[in-house]
Amino acid sequence: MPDTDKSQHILDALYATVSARKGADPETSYTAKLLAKGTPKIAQKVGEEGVETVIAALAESPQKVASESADLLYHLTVLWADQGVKPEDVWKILAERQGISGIAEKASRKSD
Ligand SMILES: N=c1c2ncn([C@@H]3O[C@H](COP(=O)(O)OP(=O)(O)OP(=O)(O)O)[C@@H](O)[C@H]3O)c2ncn1[C@@H]1O[C@H](COP(=O)(O)O)[C@@H](O)[C@H]1O
Repeated sequence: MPDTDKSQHILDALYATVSARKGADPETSYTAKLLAKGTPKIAQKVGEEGVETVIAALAESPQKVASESADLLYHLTVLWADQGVKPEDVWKILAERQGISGIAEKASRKSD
């Protein structure tokens, strides 16, 4: 399996877990707590993690960039769950931009 498929699988699995936290107990789940705070807070976290990723690139290390990127991607999946955006919606756009029609069609079928 190509690495891109593996990465997609990890984000798909993370999104499924994050989505399942909607309405869960905020006392036992950071994700449930963040989702309960609503869009402004979730969007703010995405912005903060993006800035932290930039700072890591400009002033820290590749390892820190990787760690901050993981935080950013996690918070992005929380924003997708909040907004009703499915990962397939994003994969489809990326695949179309790359001219990968097979992947775009597969993503389109999954999101129907
Ligand atoms: N991948 C992540 C993940 N990445 C980062 N974080 C959390 O994101 C938070 C970011 O830290 P910050 O210091 O920026 O934020 P904070 O000060 O704790 O909180 P704020 O007041 O700023 O909101 C930390 O609490 C991290 O633990 C994550 N929390 C959960 N997950 C995954 O989400 C899924 C659901 O987990 P629960 O949240 O435990 O339900 C599981 O698969 C987890 O592995």
